[in-house]
Amino acid sequence: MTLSIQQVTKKYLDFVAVEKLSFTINKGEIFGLIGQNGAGKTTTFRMILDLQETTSGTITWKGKHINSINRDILGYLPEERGIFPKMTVEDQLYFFGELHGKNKNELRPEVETWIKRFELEDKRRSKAETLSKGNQQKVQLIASFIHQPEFLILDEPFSGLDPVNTDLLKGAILSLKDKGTTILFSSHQMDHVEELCDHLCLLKRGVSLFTGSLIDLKKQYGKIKLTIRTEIPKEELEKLEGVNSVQVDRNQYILTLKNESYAQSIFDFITNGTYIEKFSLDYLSLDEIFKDKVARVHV
Ligand SMILES: Nc1ncnc2c1ncn2[C@@H]1O[C@H](COP(=O)(O)OP(=O)(O)OP(=O)(O)O)[C@@H](O)[C@H]1O
Repeated sequence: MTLSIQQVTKKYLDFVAVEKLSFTINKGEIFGLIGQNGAGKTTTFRMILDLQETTSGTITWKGKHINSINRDILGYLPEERGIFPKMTVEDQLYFFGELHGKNKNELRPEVETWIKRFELEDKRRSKAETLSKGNQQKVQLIASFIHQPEFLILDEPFSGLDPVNTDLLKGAILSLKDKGTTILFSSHQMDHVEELCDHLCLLKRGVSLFTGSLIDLKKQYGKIKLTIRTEIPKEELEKLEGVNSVQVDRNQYILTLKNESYAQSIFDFITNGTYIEKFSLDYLSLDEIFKDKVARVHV
């Protein structure tokens, strides 16, 4: 394992912002930290980056205490956005790269690649202050990994990006992973986490509700989301054995089952020997699981 967080607690006077948090991240893995506002995500990032002390617990990188490692292996996109307003896009990227010990020649191919990939070619000589908010964020994002860090922490990287730029960022994260970069990011947008993460941690008021792989989290609930298209009225579906709730979603119904085993009898009843247009059984989405866990688990 590359990053290891063991029993980490952070207190601000009597207030516990993070409580006995433990997780590990392997090399080249994308790990998502999810939680509502104030759950403790930024505090966790800041402790990993040694910008804030832990109250107790240990954080290690490849077995060494995090405060003893070379800072140049780290990249960080902080929650507070900010770049140098008077500096051009290009100068900015070289500046941040040099700050992490790289020289211009080493940086040039990276700067060129990322300026192209993030569609900033016509802005390369523009001062940052003249850029739109989304473009400024793209510059800050590139700046966070221009020095090719081994470990990249992105605090809410998707916030404020339009769908096209969101896709560019997803592509960037995946290609950094392919090159072996270990990535930890937070997001309120569950679909992004679902698409990108290998493992994740759900935080509620500083306490982990789940830590592990996305598929293991989904398996805790099983395939209980049944989408069907039928003429049968809602009231009748609600009465079926094993059905917890029925929602109408445009021209189809979404049934939540008590567990996966009821699907066969519901299928037999609804189809009654004939075909129906739609019957699909799925895992709950991460968004649905997150809302359920946060509502049900009291910490
Ligand atoms: N310096 C501080 N002093 C006291 N309390 C703090 C301090 N910094 C953070 N907190 C509290 O710790 C808790 C966790 O904050 P944190 O910023 O880590 O949450 P977050 O999950 O990143 O939230 P968001 O999604 O809103 O960014 C919050 O209740 C916050 O008010």
